[in-house]
Amino acid sequence: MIPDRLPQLDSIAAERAVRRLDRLTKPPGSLGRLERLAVELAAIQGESLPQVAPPAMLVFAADHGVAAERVSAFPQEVTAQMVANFTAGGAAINVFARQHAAHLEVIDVGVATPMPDDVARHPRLVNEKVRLGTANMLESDAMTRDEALQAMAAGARAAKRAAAAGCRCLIIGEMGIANTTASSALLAVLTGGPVAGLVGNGTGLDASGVAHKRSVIERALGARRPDRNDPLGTLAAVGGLEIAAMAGAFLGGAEQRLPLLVDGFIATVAALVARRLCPGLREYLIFGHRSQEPGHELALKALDARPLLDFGLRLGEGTGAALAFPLLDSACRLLSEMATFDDAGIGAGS
Ligand SMILES: Cc1cc2ncn([C@H]3O[C@H](COP(=O)(O)O)[C@@H](O)[C@H]3O)c2cc1C
Ligand SMILES: O=C(O)c1cccnc1
Repeated sequence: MIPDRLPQLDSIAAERAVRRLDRLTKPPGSLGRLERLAVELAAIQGESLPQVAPPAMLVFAADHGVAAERVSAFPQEVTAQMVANFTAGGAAINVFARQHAAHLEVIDVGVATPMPDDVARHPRLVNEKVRLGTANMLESDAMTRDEALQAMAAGARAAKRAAAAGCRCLIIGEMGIANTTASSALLAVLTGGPVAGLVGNGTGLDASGVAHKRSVIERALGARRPDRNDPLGTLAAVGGLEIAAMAGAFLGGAEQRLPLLVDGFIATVAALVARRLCPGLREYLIFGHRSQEPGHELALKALDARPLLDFGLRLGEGTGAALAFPLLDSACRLLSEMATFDDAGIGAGS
């Protein structure tokens, strides 16, 4: 299921986009980073006039056994309660999905708490449960390699459904209480960075809570000893089902030539795992925002990424990526809607 290679970027479409941008009624290069974004989107989609609307918003949900160690300010049950909120349309990501007429799907790859029937059968919720939450990484591997692959496959299926529904880019988000702990553990292993520098307060732990979370991660890494050169084994040992599914959605989306808008800390760590599994992924990734979670800086550095927005968000769900979506849409609209010097009868500069 992990692709050997991804489609090459389309350099001809990119070149055409560059030429068109230079003929539009503005001084060449005057729209700065927006112009580079337009060219990137053309290369990814293989279209000189790329289009990112409508977007798909894919929210992967799962629970974490390590939540039992009280590493989050909120209890595990909140994952299922938020899934209900996503189906009812009341979460922050729902607001942005409506704003951008997005195709929103919530994919349950491992929520542990049972959900009421009306939630479980809701058309917006896709049941891809691999298991009822991961195991506590202090006691055993969070999941098996096979379970990590199953979750990745569920993510790839969601990306393919979005492409088949006519969506032109993916916004990939998550919900899973304690998933900043799993993401921090993954990041520490994959980058070799010290746990102390990358652990944050997640949903709002106080200083002693953060110190405890750090100690839980350090003990888990000591017990599991994941091999940083084995991204799948690391994902299975200390990762999460929704993180694996996001990694699969990134790879599946790239196979469909969809631009991939990466959200905050957790999504970036999932993208890092996916990139380690398939290096060609990097060129499909567009980073929406810089999260307040301190480990995000290191994750972005490992991917050589500069996010579009810096808004002080620390929510997840895909919200930071959704906020950046209008920038991608503007970049596409420039190419397709702006007049050229010839169209407008304006003389180009020398
Ligand atoms: C009501 C609520 C809504 C959320 N939406 C996203 N998260 C975010 O917080 C969680 C990660 O933080 P930690 O590791 O500290 O548990 C994830 O579920 C993430 O998506 C939420 C958290 C809460 C409480
Ligand atoms: O940036 C994120 O993804 C994030 C940060 C804190 C809590 N949940 C998610």
